[in-house]
Amino acid sequence: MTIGDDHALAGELATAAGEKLLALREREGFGDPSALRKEGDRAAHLFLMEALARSRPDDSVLSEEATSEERLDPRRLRAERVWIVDPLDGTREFSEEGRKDWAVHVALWERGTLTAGAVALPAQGRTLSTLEPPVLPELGPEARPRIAVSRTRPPEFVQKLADLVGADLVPIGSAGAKISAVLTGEVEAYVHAGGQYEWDSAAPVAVALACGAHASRIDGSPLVYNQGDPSLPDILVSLPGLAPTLLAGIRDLHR
Ligand SMILES: Nc1ncnc2c1ncn2[C@@H]1O[C@H](COP(=O)(O)O)[C@@H](OP(=O)(O)O)[C@H]1O
Ligand SMILES: [Mg+2]
Repeated sequence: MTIGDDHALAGELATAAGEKLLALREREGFGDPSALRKEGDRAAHLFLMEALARSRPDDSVLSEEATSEERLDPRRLRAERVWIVDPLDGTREFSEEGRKDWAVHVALWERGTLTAGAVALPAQGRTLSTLEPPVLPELGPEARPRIAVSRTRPPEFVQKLADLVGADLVPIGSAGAKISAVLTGEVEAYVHAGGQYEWDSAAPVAVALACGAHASRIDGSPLVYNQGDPSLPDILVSLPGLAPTLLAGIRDLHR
């Protein structure tokens, strides 16, 4: 089958990789979490690389699981179309029985902009994509905002931010699962700092921007993708109405 539309392709590939990961979990069980993580990363990466080579042979790919030589390939920096993929985001949660906060990310960057993307949440039975971006929930005027943070590496200042703006913290694994939680109304924001890479956020940010959500660095500047150094250490995604309050709070705390 040839999928001509990039939005549809992103969704199909993320969903199909996710099904492979679900089957792997089923087959291997959780007795050896480290082996399960390793095999999950490897199998999903190989599947996506082969599928993209077949469907879009002229495009470049930046994957978390690529070798450093592949990542440093200068052709990627000259390319007009680059797929930025995280074959398994929330690898730790993938290897923990019962957890549903892990994802497959497939994004397309074209000439400076994220133009398509999909986040499969296989254990939640859904894929969010730019083909049919979810309708953002309304921000209730009285409710306390909920801010999603890393389960294992929450930035230190986020508890202070929550105290400052009257919010509650919700630990969730996987950047893709956290940003999806903003788009589907489980939380109102996601804040991260202290380290991350382009593949951790490209696909969920593509979907978030297509929905009209706010997505930026924590100083409010744009998230920039397909750089030589793929480090993108901090991020804020939120319902648009909450972004000014959170950005002002972060600015005050960093003064
Ligand atoms: N301080 C840090 N340095 C590097 N990567 C980080 C990081 N904090 C989070 N990440 C990455 O961001 C993703 C989401 O993390 P978390 O679940 O803690 O929020 C994970 O991707 P992977 O699971 O693809 O490795 C994780 O490795
Ligand atoms: Mg990741």
